[in-house]
Amino acid sequence: MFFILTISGGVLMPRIAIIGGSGVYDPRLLENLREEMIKTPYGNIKVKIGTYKGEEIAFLARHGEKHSVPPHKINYRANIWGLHELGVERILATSAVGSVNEAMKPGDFVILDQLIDFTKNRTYTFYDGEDAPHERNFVAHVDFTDPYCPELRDSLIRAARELGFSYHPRGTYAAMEGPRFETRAEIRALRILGADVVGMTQSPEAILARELEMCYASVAIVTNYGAGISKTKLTHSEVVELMQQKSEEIKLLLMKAVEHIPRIRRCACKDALKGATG
Ligand SMILES: O=P(O)(O)O[C@H]1O[C@H](CO)[C@@H](O)[C@H]1O
Ligand SMILES: Nc1nc2[nH]cnc2c(=O)[nH]1
Repeated sequence: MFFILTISGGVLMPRIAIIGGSGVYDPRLLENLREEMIKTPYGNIKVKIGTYKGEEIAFLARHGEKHSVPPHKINYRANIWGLHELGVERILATSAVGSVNEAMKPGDFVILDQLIDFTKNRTYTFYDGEDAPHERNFVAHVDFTDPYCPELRDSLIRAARELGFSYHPRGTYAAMEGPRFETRAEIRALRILGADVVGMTQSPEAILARELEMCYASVAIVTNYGAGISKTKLTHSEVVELMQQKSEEIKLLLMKAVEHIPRIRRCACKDALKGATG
């Protein structure tokens, strides 16, 4: 396996980042760990950087190491801007989800390919025009037909197949504002609208990565059936508990996927701004 390490100022720069969601708080999948604070126009972020088979990889706990940040309060713009500053081009993320499709059962892996955004009160863009707190102070409307990078999706699918995991190669994620879980009626409506799984963090995380022309894909792990389908009350502790039960498989899947990520980017993600700024 031949890696290209990005060197900037003599410091190795990670091309790949992993964003850990609920239940994925520590980068024990990596070696030679160091911690970096990165200043961004949206606030500072703390990133762990380590190596896996000689490849430098950044790790970010979406909710903080102690899950102290709820989904609607995550500083998504600082997170994604900070990873971009580091030189990251490819982001693999985990997402704990509820299932609204009975074919997707708790413990299943879903390699997301589509997203429907029902969030209400987030900050969705870097391109605030003249108000932008950085040099990208222009208007931009990026294409988001396919929200996830096909090359990263393929890497995750190949990894899940090689590891013999129970996985679904496609899935539509309904992003809800949270932090509450859904009503029975909302889950019924999401099924009619074609969602397969439901969560609270893919928007704006996936959108912001696309706006900075970074490749992004997420492996969703089904932790429960959605409200009204589940026979029991939905609890965050059930979500974290199942994610912890799956932590070894998640680690294997992410690391195997990293091995499959092509060195050269041939996807459209890297040209997302072409034609987007008028
Ligand atoms: O999407 P991740 O970060 O995995 O977290 C999921 O788990 C929490 C609910 O238990 C919500 O934050 C939901 O988005
Ligand atoms: N919105 C939402 N997010 C989840 N994350 C894990 N399970 C769920 C769920 O049922 N609903």
